[in-house]
Amino acid sequence: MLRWLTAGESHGQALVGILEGVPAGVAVTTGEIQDALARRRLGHGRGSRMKFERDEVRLLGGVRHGRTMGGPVAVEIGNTEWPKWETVMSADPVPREALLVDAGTGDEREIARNRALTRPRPGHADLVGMQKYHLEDARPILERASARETATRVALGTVAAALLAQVAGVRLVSHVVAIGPVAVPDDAPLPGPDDVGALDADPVRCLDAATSAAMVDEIDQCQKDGDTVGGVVEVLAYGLPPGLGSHVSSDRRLDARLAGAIMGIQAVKGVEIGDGFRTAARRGSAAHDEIVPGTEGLRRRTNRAGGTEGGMSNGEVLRVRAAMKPISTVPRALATVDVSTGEVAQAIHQRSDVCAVPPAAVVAEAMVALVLAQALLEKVGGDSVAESARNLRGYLEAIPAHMR
Ligand SMILES: Cc1cc2nc3c(=O)[nH]c(=O)nc-3n(C[C@H](O)[C@H](O)[C@H](O)COP(=O)(O)O)c2cc1C
Ligand SMILES: C=C(O[C@@H]1CC(C(=O)O)=C[C@@H](OP(=O)(O)O)[C@H]1O)C(=O)O
Repeated sequence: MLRWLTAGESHGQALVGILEGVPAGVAVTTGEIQDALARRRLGHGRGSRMKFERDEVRLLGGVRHGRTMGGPVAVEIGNTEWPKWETVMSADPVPREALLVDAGTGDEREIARNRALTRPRPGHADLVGMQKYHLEDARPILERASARETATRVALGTVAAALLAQVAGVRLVSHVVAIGPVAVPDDAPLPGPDDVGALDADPVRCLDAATSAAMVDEIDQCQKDGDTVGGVVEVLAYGLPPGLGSHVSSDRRLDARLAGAIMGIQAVKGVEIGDGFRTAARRGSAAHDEIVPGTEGLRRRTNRAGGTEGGMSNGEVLRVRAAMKPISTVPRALATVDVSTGEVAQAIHQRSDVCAVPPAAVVAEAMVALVLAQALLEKVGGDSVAESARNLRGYLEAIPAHMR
């Protein structure tokens, strides 16, 4: 079974990720992972941290000469800002004096870094995390709640996407369909695999030029107002074989697994498969995808279901959307309580993203890659890319011709 785990803190020395269950022979390089991480840092509305911090990728295990070897793939993403955080985030005990509010440097930023964070942000994990873990300082909570961790998922997702492409020819695309109230028109064409370069080049990962410009304006206006904004992203998977996931048990349903993985992204508050919530407003006659015979076999007139039926991929393009709430570190800081004094206060705000919807699309793409790669390997097994690909062909050929 393909499984993954990440560790590390936002301002820690490094993030690490492990992907276990990858067959041998998947072609992947450090450079490809680095490129994927660079895509996650893009996007109009990102905060100052994205400009000065760099992801330093090292493949620590599982890959040799550009191919996986069958063992766990281990990735490290070093944080170039570590020297500034070495004391605050030290794994080993540090002398008490080093943690005093003024560590002796007289540097204002150093002083702020060392101070206990006691003004929890509404909408972030701060307060409930302090309650749950019995902490007087929100630092340990925000360090792990932070979406910095999604860099690791994108790194592991790069390996999963390579596996999907090399075993089954599956291609993934992610884009932004709404920023706040500005949305791509309903009849806009879906971006395809050939549009990935253009999406990466757009400041908000949106192919529709007029909508992209309006989205950029919306983010700029929010920034001027000292506010933040959310939006909706969509991930598309082209070339999926039918039959990944299963109707037989709830935890094997592909749609349920995708929803769980996407909801696990920081700040995602809604997931939609296919037309999702819009389908609920339709009559059955206008909600489903009629099956028609064609020269190339059975086809669908439409793809409202978004590529799954009965918890299984049905061979159509997979469409998954995620709704992201606005960033909770609002510059025009929200009301809170300083838990060290009980006094009314303004929530912590030093810096933050105004809008992180474009990078969230890249993260969602990684999560979809991981879930699909896991479901593909469950279906076809195999310890090497060649064996998995052969098993996939065997499975597809065993579907009777009149059922394809
Ligand atoms: C790519 C990305 C970047 C984010 N950047 C920020 C940020 O700069 N400031 C912030 O307060 N929250 C940011 N968030 C959201 C928080 O991590 C998230 O709201 C927090 O962990 C609480 O989790 P919840 O919103 O799922 O309840 C970001 C999320 C993503 C996916
Ligand atoms: C570092 C990343 O995102 C961070 C996610 C994040 C949060 O609260 O989720 C808060 C911000 O960090 P800070 O509070 O230090 O400014 C973002 O920059 C990243 O995506 O690589």
